[in-house]
Amino acid sequence: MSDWPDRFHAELVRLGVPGPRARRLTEDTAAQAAETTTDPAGLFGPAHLYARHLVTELAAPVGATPPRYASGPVLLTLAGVGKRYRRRTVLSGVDLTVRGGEVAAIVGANGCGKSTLLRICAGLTRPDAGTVHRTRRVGYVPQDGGTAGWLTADEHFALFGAAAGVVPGRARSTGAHLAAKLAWRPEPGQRAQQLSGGTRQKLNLVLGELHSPDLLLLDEPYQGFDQGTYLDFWHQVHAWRDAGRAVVVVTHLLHDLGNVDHVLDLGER
Ligand SMILES: Nc1ncnc2c1ncn2[C@@H]1O[C@H](COP(=O)(O)OP(=O)(O)OP(=O)(O)O)[C@@H](O)[C@H]1O
Repeated sequence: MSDWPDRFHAELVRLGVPGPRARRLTEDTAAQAAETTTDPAGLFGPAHLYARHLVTELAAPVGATPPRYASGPVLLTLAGVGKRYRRRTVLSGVDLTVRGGEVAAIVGANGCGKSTLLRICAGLTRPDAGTVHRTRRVGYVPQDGGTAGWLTADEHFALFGAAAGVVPGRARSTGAHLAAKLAWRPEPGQRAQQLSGGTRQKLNLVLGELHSPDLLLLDEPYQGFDQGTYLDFWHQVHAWRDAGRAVVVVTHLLHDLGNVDHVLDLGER
């Protein structure tokens, strides 16, 4: 597509990347595509999504006014959501609206239904009452992970990338970029089952974000993280938010709440 570079450049500028930097990124991207003799759309996907990805992942300088979306489009709406398991009511009358550029936290006692609600947000569990509207591009990071022990990080990137229509080379390089943001450099040949718990959790996070979703749903995503990685994680969440994405995070850490825009407290069990 011949106007791909123009749309890519325009989106970079719209996201606040200064002109010279945006031009250089556009030229670099065109050169990368030329090297593989693939057109940019085939290699990188839609221009606006790749621009957003670059702004987030490369932390491109954003000029005087940061691209903070005070109130982006609504990406998730829950209205009157309820869920029962057998006779037990776990959730009732839950409302939540999250826009692009916002982070919401779901908090509450153990067993009050936080993970159930996040699965409902992801479309993996059907509610018994109420309505759910979500954007199409969703990334979900489950609490107990979704990795296969016998596969390497690279194989995970290629596999999850393929499921989202991302070519293997691009999925691997995006995976490596995202891993680096969490101070992790996957070792070639090392299987997921050989990773520490915290590093496996990094792999989970990277997989949830690999296809540049608009809405990220994270279920206590930092378990096993050391302090530095925990800070890297919140830095990353804020980068997603500043790129106009929406994030919903289940947490039990009250000091996390200073990092978020909305708190949905599901209370006691
Ligand atoms: N598939 C299921 N079938 C039956 N009961 C379930 C199912 N999934 C969850 N539950 C029950 O629903 C309740 C809420 O579970 P959920 O995992 O959503 O809570 P939570 O708030 O995320 O808990 P925690 O803080 O311990 O992670 C619990 O009592 C759990 O046992």
